[in-house]
Amino acid sequence: MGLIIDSERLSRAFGDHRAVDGLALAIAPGEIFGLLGPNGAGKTTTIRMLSTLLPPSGGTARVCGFDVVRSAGEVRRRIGYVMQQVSPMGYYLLTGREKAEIEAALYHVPRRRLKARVGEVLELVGLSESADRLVQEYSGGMQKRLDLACGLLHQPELLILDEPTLGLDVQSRHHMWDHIRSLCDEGMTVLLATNYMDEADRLCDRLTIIDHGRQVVGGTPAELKAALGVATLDEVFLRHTGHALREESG
Ligand SMILES: Nc1ncnc2c1ncn2[C@@H]1O[C@H](COP(=O)(O)OP(=O)(O)OP(=O)(O)O)[C@@H](O)[C@H]1O
Repeated sequence: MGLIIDSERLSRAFGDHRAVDGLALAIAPGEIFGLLGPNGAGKTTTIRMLSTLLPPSGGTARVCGFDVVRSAGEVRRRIGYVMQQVSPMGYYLLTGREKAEIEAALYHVPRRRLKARVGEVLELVGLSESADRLVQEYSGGMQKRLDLACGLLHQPELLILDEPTLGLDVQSRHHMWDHIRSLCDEGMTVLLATNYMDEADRLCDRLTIIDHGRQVVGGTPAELKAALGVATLDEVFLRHTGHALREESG
């Protein structure tokens, strides 16, 4: 089977600023692949290009076998994108189930399958019992799980997660990790952008660290730690993004 994400020299400039500069990604089916980098490194810009929301200004990317520019519709049908920010305010007046039903219609889940599919994804993320409560009564962790469920409605081949545990407490983060891991056990591919190194260490099969839009290093968490002889991905990250040097010299 081919690669799920395959990019060459993928780039995006905003004016003179190169937000993403020559990214080469090769992500295989069933992998959890981490995109790591300091604030402003280019993670969200990369994700927006891969999910067809932003055209690249250079290079190419194929997602699920389709070019993100020439075959954007084919790509969109095959991916789920769970964005960083919490759900828009309007949704708070709906129940979790109602929100998922609206999203299912937007994702073109067939009408006759819609209610059953909504039930399935809510079950998958452990929200069946809270499905008929208002979203505004959900905790932050429940809202993130509802967002995850909505990203799964159309059974995507690739799930793109931007900071899926931002702002969650330890217990909710562990729950979310379990859900993500179980999706991959069933063959889904996940692209995960995160600022949490412990999250990347636990979840990612492989990862790449980007800084100023460029890849600085890539590999499995174990390889990256072993190469530097350090115990944590935090140390790997700080060394490769140069922040440790600045701290030492300052
Ligand atoms: N629409 C835009 N117009 C101009 N500059 C932009 C635009 N979007 C992003 N940028 C710039 O591109 C760079 C990369 O931003 P991006 O949001 O991709 O970073 P990030 O790695 O996702 O950061 P964070 O961890 O803070 O979410 C930043 O310098 C940002 O200011």
